[in-house]
Amino acid sequence: MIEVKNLHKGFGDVKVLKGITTTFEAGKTSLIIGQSGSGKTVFLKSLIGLHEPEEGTISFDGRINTEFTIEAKRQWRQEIGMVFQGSALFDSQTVEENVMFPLKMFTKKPLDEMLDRVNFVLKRVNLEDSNKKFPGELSGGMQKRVAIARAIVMNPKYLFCDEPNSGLDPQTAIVIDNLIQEITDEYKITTVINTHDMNSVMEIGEKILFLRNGKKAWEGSSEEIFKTDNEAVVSFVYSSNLFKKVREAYLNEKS
Ligand SMILES: Nc1ncnc2c1ncn2[C@@H]1O[C@H](COP(=O)(O)OP(=O)(O)OP(=O)(O)O)[C@@H](O)[C@H]1O
Repeated sequence: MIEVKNLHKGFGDVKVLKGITTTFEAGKTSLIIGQSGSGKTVFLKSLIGLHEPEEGTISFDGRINTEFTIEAKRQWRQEIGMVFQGSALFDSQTVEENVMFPLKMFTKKPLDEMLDRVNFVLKRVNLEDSNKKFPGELSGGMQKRVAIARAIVMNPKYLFCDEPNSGLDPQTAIVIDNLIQEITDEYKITTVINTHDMNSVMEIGEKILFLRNGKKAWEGSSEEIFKTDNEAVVSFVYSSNLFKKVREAYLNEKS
């Protein structure tokens, strides 16, 4: 579980995060949503330790990240998996080499053990026949699956995804969303995703945190987001006619 308490972060005179308090549970897929500039990226970067809080704390299963010793920080880094926007694979390395990279970097396992683990995670993301391919030979959705395999190869406790659906068609985006949710549930990972994709909100939002001007404006589940009267959420999430209709249909069905 990740617990965020009264998180403040700014740059010079610009205050970006203004006292965010929330929790992300293990085995659940949590989504951060909000308009451009609302602070989602700064928030995610704060969670992974790229920004130090000006005020407040972030704790990982009871361990506050700014109080880590060098050794504890090294350990914690190994517990984190990241799926970056655009996949961020190494183009000149094969799929197998890309996925093996964290194992080579952080462990001293023998090559055959590393290979077993790489094959296991590639199978988990349904990519068992692509070891020797290069990223350029794969579709966007397959590249995302490689990125997910690489993110989970170290068996992380925490998984952070920045816009995992960017550049994907809606059907492939749903496949990727479902894969992330299944893996999160299966391995009891605490997963936090930055997204603009309202389909993801409806499909996999076990917890949704809505940021507005650097503050938590609302939080709840995808079920609750249909019912909320919070004006800011309604005008943001239901700005498209399609989602407005989905919401109306949901509310009619429930009444
Ligand atoms: N390193 C930085 N230095 C100064 N200002 C920054 C820095 N990083 C972010 N900001 C500012 O913080 C605010 C929030 O930015 P952030 O990137 O977190 O928004 P976002 O919600 O992720 O937007 P988007 O959805 O467009 O990615 C913006 O006004 C941005 O200019």
